Amino acid sequence: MGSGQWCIENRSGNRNDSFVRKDEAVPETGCLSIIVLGASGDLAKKKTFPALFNLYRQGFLQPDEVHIFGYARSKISDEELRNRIRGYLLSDKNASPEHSEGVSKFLQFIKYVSGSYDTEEGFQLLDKEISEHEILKKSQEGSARRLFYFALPPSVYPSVCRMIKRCCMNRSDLGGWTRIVVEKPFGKDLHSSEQLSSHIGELFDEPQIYRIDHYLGKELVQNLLVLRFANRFFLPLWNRDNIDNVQIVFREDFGTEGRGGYFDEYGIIRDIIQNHLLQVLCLVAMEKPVSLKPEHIRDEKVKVLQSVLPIKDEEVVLGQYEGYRDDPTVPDHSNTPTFATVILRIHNERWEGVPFILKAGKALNSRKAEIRVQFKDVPGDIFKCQKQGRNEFVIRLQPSEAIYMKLTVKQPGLEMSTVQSELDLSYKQRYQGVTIPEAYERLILDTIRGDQQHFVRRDELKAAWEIFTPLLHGIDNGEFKPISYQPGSRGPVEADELLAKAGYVQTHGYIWVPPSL
Ligand SMILES: NC(=O)C1=CN([C@@H]2O[C@H](COP(=O)(O)OP(=O)(O)OC[C@H]3O[C@@H](n4cnc5c(N)ncnc54)[C@H](OP(=O)(O)O)[C@@H]3O)[C@@H](O)[C@H]2O)C=CC1
Ligand SMILES: O=C1O[C@H](COP(=O)(O)O)[C@@H](O)[C@H](O)[C@H]1O
Repeated sequence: MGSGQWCIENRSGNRNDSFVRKDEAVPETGCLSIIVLGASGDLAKKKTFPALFNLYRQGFLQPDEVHIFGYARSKISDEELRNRIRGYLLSDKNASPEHSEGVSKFLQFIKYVSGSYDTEEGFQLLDKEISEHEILKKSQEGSARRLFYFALPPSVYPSVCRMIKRCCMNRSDLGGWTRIVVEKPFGKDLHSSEQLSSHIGELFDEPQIYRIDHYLGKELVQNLLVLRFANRFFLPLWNRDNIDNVQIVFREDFGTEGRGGYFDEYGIIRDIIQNHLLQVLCLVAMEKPVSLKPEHIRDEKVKVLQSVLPIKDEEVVLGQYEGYRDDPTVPDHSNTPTFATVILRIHNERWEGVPFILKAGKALNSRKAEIRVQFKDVPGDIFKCQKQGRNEFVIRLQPSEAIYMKLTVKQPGLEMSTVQSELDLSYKQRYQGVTIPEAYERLILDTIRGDQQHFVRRDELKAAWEIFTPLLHGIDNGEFKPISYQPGSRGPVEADELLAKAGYVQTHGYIWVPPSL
């Protein structure tokens, strides 16, 4: 397929009709091999294997057709790898004997292969192991499905892609496939990202590449399109005439613990804002797609990104928490921001003049991620209710998933006075007993089903880097100095001042508290 062309791959499973083109569907009958590259690492044990286990537990990975391989350089045995993972699968929430038995059965599907990332030897061995398993499962040649999950530092992506292409591809196309899942950070700026995309693009077609951003797998992020486009309430209000400002916020109440070396090379903008928060912005700001087909949705996301104006220096506040440099893996004079507030402005008919405030920070006073849409004041206010605060529509991504609307109502009682209250859809309360799947679980299932809707397309990634590269280069060149802030605080006060300047009006004396059961 030529570059610049996107096509929809066949996909199966219980998707609704708008996701599937029936004329293109090829039955998938071959066995499935999931190969976790970098199996010895942090992400693999904390996220990838637990997500695979949950899929297995719910019957999405069938023992008679699936096998899981771990691959890394470390010289460890199958049993050693299993022992590393085991603790992450035995959750405190479910300590039943059936659960432990399920864990033990699942671990038996995992085989470990040791090898380097840049020589054929290891990958030939890996291919041999996969092929043996395919023969054992009586998969017809060419019908087998091979999913390679890169739980690896991006520096080795090019060589790993070359090795897979040379040694490990599904042999022909009898409904089988080879797909790769690549983790962020995908490059460090526009140039390095494009270089990486070109390397990978020479070896794999776009429908084979799944650029994962786990925020796209979160329940309430996936709810955004439904909320916006399936509700008459929002359609007429979602624009510059009614909305004053939008905040997309990520806070963590812990520092870079154990990942200081990695983090210092990237900083909070590359770690969180350029990917997770920007993806959320796309879903908040994009126009209605023609349909739910992945390419239609991604086309609209690209348009929003391409409409973002250059970031102004005076609309950026950077911070670094005190004690960050005490980490021995962080250089003594590091200039890396652990906090940033950045205002993006979208130059289109819907959003002209509405600031999109992206804020992310480590070692702050709480852990939460949310979208806060603040509406303009009511014109001709006869109740003098402005002092109580504006209408806000808040989507709490985590923790305690919720959607609530802050609005003004009559204070119950004899007097005619107003008070701020909320319409509250708290998930724990409304959906009791429903388990919200982990983001990785959902996204890995999508990769198996061939649904690229919740993955980042190459042109999307390019547009995202175009927005942030000038600012990032400025930071790397020491043109911006992060302001020091106390761990456990709200971050630099300058960030709150910037918010106020952008038009955000804080509601004083009123805080939404998630309802308890
Ligand atoms: N950890 C997390 O919470 C998150 C991670 N990510 C991304 O996922 C990917 C993997 O992350 P994580 O598991 O934390 O990474 P790790 O540093 O744990 O690396 C994973 C494995 O890769 C191998 N490795 C490490 N450094 C190198 C190197 N310089 N050259 C070659 N191989 C190396 C090691 O295996 P061996 O030596 O055995 O070959 C290691 O076990 C990264 O792209 C990361 O940015 C994304 C979101 C969250
Ligand atoms: O990608 C990353 O995300 C985590 C936060 O993920 P969450 O799902 O717990 O919100 C962050 O801690 C990490 O620095 C970053 O690389």
